[in-house]
Amino acid sequence: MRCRIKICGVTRPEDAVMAAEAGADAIGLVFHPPSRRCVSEAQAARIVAALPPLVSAVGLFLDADTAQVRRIRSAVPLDLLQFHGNESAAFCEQFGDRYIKAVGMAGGDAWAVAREHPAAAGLLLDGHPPGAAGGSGEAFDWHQSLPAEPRIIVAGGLRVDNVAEAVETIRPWGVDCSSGVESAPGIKDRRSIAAFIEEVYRVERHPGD
Ligand SMILES: O=C(O)c1ccccc1NCC(=O)[C@H](O)[C@H](O)COP(=O)(O)O
Repeated sequence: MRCRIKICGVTRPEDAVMAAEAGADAIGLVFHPPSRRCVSEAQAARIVAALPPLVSAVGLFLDADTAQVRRIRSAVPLDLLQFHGNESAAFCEQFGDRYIKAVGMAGGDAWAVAREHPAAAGLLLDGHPPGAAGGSGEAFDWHQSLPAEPRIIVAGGLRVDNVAEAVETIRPWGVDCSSGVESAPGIKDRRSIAAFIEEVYRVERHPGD
């Protein structure tokens, strides 16, 4: 089974197209105003409009209120929502969209979050503390015991030089990378994205190399 790849924290249409052309399955758009990668609704709508078909757009929120999520959903054609804060299952499910629940692995309990969110399409294990913003470049210990879940997405501090170890160790459904493929916060680097995606493909073709 092919490991899916999401490039997160995209702020420009050209970066979304570049990621898609390099082989990304999804891009992430941050709707958390304090983030340096936060996009406006208009900016996000332009990015999604530039995406080729069969590449998903994921909207990220961190303890946003219901009205904010609803407003953005109606302005931007998102395929999935991703919640990074302390959102309950009832909160996440109220929008009727498929969603990914992030788990802050620096102190968070992946089993507890998995139990609390049985309807989540994905569980994104990230390196930050619970309820904190992502995109920090912090990895977690991939060798710790983790829930045996088919919906695991690994994030946090992934780069071209360590993604193979993460994929081989966890065998996740997907990987998510933001700062590891940037030249500056929110500005993606073509070569880094291409090398990162090639490395994921390589480790799947030649595990253990
Ligand atoms: O990227 C942000 O600024 C951000 C802010 C608030 C909530 C989530 C955020 N990003 C989450 C992501 O999905 C990142 O891709 C993920 O944390 C991995 O980031 P990195 O360690 O830089 O690869």
